[in-house]
Amino acid sequence: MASPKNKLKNQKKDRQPWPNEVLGILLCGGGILLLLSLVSYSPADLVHLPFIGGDATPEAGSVNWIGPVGAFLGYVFLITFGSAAYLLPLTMIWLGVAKLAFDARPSVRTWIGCGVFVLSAAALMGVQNLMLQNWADANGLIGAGGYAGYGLGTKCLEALLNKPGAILVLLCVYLVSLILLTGLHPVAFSKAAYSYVKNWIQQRKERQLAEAEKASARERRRLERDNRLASGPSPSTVASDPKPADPAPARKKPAAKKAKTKPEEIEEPADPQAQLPLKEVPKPQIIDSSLRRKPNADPNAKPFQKKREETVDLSTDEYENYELPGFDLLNIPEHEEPEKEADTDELVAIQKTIIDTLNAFGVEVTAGNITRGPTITRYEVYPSLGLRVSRITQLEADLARATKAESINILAPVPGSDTVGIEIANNEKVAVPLHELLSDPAFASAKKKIPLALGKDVYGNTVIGDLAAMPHLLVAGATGSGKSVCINSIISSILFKFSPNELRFIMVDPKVVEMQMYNSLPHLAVPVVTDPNKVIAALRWVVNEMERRYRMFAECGVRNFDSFNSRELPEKEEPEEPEEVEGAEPEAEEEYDPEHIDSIARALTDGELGPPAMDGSDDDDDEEEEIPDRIPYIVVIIDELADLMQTAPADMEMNIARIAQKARAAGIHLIVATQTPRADVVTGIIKANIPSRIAFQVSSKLDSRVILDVSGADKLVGKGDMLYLPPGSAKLERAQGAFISDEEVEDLVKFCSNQVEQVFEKTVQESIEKGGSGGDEANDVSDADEEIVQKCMEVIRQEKKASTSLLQRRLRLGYTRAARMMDILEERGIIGPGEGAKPREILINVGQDEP
Ligand SMILES: Nc1ncnc2c1ncn2[C@@H]1O[C@H](COP(=O)(O)OP(=O)(O)OP(=O)(O)O)[C@@H](O)[C@H]1O
Repeated sequence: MASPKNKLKNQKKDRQPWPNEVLGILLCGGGILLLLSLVSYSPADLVHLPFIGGDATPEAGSVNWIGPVGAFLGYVFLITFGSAAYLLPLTMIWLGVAKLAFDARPSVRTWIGCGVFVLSAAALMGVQNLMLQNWADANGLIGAGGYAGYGLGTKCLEALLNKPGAILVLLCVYLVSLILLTGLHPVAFSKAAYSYVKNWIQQRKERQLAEAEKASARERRRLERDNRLASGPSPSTVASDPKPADPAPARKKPAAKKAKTKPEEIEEPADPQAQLPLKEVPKPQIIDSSLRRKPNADPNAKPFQKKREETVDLSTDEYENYELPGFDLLNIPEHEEPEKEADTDELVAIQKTIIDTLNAFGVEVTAGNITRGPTITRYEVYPSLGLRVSRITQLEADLARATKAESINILAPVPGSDTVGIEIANNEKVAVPLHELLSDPAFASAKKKIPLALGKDVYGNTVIGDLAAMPHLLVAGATGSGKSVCINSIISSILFKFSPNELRFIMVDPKVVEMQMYNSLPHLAVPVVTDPNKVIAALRWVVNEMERRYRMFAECGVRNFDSFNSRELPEKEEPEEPEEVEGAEPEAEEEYDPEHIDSIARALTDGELGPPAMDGSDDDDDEEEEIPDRIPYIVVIIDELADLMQTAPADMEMNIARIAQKARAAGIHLIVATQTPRADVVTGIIKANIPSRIAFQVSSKLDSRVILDVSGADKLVGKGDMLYLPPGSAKLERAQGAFISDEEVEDLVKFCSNQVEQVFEKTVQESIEKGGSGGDEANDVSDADEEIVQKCMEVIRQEKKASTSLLQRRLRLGYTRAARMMDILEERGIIGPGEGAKPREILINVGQDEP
């Protein structure tokens, strides 16, 4: 139970303070009343005042404006404070106005300042004898400061400090009390007042000047017009102004007449500078970029025409009659229903809601452009001067509530602009068909070596990537967010440009179902790899191929894939056509550095950059390698990295990193997809080596950070809404991914596969079969490796422990080679299986020889 003391306290707390307005009105009213009483005070009224023993005859009228009460108040305050009594009503009015106008709540200090202000003024007036002495005598006062001034000033301070000392002290006290009362600092106040006056004078001068200029411009134009009218239209005016070109001279006259009769009305807008607002904000526009572009007029057209025949080494077939696919394979409706245009009223209403909501939270913004994209609409706003954009970001949840948005994202600011963008998901989303992107000139541009049709951004611009520039791509997003459609669009984009002798795929699909439709594609170097155990072998083959290509580059004295394919071929019996490849970029400016290429080739062979050749086809140095005329691009597509990372994380990571680091120049590119963007799947090493990323909708900020290093993908709306991080850029592009249906993909694959037989690469298949069997790798150890195995055993004997890092250190091996030695030793039963970071158990007697 609450004690009586607490109750009292609570009651006190519950008591509402007087509203500020009430106190303000009382203070102002009281102050004015007192001021009027003092101003109209006359000692003659005293004889009629009953309070002080006067004769209160009703017929005796009071001089005081506030009547007998006013006369009495005037008498009391004047006799007490003398002339300082006038400060009392002025102070009350000041405090009242402060309460009413600024909702001020004076502190104790202010009230003390108020008292000291009046008393010190009274004392000052009491001490001095230069002013108001006659006035005091006429009003029957003891002095100009009343009794307070006489007591405090004359009797106390003057007696102690003499007149000058007392005046000095009182002046100081007076000024201090003025600061306490008004909160204004005299020095600052004087400075502010000075600068205000100076500005005012300056502005006045400028206004006058502008007026004068305006008047003279008006006069000049009037004269010009008069001259023109007098001499008829000059040829130059006719040329520059379309209106005078009007051949009807009869219509010119009334216009001229009008101009003469009301010159000001017509001339006003002629001087736009005079009407400029303080901060110019462009007129808001509504842009609807969600509308589809018209399909290509000719359905038989092709994004790319066939290049000249080339011989390549990865296939035995010449693909002479191979035709590139055309638009007819894509489902382009002949008569599309007219699309619904954006409801501008609705868009403007949403923008108004946004601005009103922000204003309600004290965030002043002005309306900017509205851009409706395929999936989202971006409402731009201009923050007022001095507003921190982070204040808008903080109100994200409130904006989402106010606009009832399914998903909201705030770009503060919109990159490259001075606006803040509020992106809200559209109720109706518009798909971006792949054919629309393929018919864009950016897709067919020769600048893009491996163009990928990715999507369309909010402004309706196509987003076309170049895999050759990327050079590797990570695609991640939650299940159902649009990854498979994106991969299908990417593969289809490639199929529209490349024949099987120009580009080969290695497809890895541990989920088995995702890439089955590509199984008959002639571009496949091997059938789609679905067994996770075989994937490592496939990747090792890619590494070996890369190594082989670098050796060939070194031998031919070229720098990279493009210069190899466009090099002068050694003379053959039949005269060759000119060497240029249509659409290929000239690489003349790239300088060949033989040492660099040699060093990469050497490092690859030595295993410093990864595992050495596994399949017999590549490790025989003495065997003379046949150098092909041309080599194809190799695109490795891994759908669902997570499954593979579970099987052999270290090997996967190492092989992906190795390919990613060095494969670009060899024309080998990686596309890795995952629906599990966890840090243990998309590891730091993988991310560091795959700079281009596409993120679809994910469930958390954390997932978004794993993919893009920033949040944002968690706010996407799914079904192809994506964030694209282009190569060499830190700027994310939001886009709606291209859409291609499964039927379209099937038609495309059928078109390609009907033309030519599939020819798989034997070497890849062999390598995969070997790797997949997981069998006796140890038996395949080359002589050179066997020598290292022996050295490793020697080290293990000496150190009496076995670990990869020990072998790396003692024998100066690369990580992968040391790890492979450990695998061989484990398979031979020399060491036990790995247990995390612990050294392996040694299963043989280290004092003895190998069993
Ligand atoms: N670019 C797009 N435009 C329009 N709709 C799309 C787009 N991408 C995906 N969708 C829609 O989303 C559905 C799911 O897409 P998709 O199969 O690509 O998802 P996913 O991320 O691959 O899922 P999972 O990992 O489960 O295979 C599609 O069936 C399609 O209806």
